[in-house]
Amino acid sequence: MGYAQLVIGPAGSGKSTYCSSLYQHCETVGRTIHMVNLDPAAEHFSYPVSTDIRELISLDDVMEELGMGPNGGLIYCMDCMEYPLFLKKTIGTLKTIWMIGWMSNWRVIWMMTILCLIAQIELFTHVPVLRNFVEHLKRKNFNVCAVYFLDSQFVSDVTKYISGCMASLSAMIQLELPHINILSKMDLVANKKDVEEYLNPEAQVLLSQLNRQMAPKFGKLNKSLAELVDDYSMVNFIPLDLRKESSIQYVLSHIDNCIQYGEDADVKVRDFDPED
Ligand SMILES: Nc1nc2c(ncn2[C@@H]2O[C@H](COP(=O)(O)OP(=O)(O)OP(=O)(O)O)[C@@H](O)[C@H]2O)c(=O)[nH]1
Ligand SMILES: [Mg+2]
Repeated sequence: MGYAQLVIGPAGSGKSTYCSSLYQHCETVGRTIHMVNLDPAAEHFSYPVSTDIRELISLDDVMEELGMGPNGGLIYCMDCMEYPLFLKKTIGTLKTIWMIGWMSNWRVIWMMTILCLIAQIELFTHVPVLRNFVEHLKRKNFNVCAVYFLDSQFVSDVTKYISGCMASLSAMIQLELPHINILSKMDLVANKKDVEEYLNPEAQVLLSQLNRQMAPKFGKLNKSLAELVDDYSMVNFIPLDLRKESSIQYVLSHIDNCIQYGEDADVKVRDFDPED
């Protein structure tokens, strides 16, 4: 069994920074974690990357050789994720790392992988490539969850918050994965109270705020949107303040819970206990 989190979210929402902080956190607490880069446009990493889509294709090459622009180019690159070669290599690398970890320390039998950094919204909302990739991982016995990032600066304004929620919802529906929403960059929020009401929003509060900000002709639409957010009660956010180890640990414990990380621990430790 393998475990993976798929880090997605709008551009600049803090995905790379989160990956780097999480990697450091796991190093500190002695937990095995591997990073897989799925971003063909990525430039540099502050952590070691186990598998990198850029070894197969990079955005620069596509733009240069096929004359594509950055957006179409990115979609073209992502199609490569469906190439059997990349799937085989990623899964193969993950399984190999897992086996090595398993053999070198029979008590360390789980691993966590971070599949990171898809920014462009089309890639996780209406292009099936990511979904197909995830389906493949699942077939190979990976428990996967989506970790969706939204910049806390968004929630200063209810209209931006709603658009962030809609993007998260469409990823949730498209990927059909256990889903965790993170409100990033909490260190930049001066007044935490302003944000708190958005962590677990009430439909009525959202509706009255939307109606206050928008012209009356949007009343019906606002009502439907607020109800939609309410109906999908999964749309709630966990705040993340990267300055605090406890905050990273809190987010990680939610993710662990979501993918049942380590729940098979007892059985396996007993299975391989030398005294048996
Ligand atoms: N203050 C603060 N800044 C942050 C935090 N996380 C990210 N940033 C900053 O926000 C900017 C974008 O962060 P990234 O981690 O590159 O965001 P990203 O989602 O990976 O961006 P793309 O890969 O371009 O989609 C950078 O300037 C970061 O330094 C945070 O927790 N606090
Ligand atoms: Mg990034």
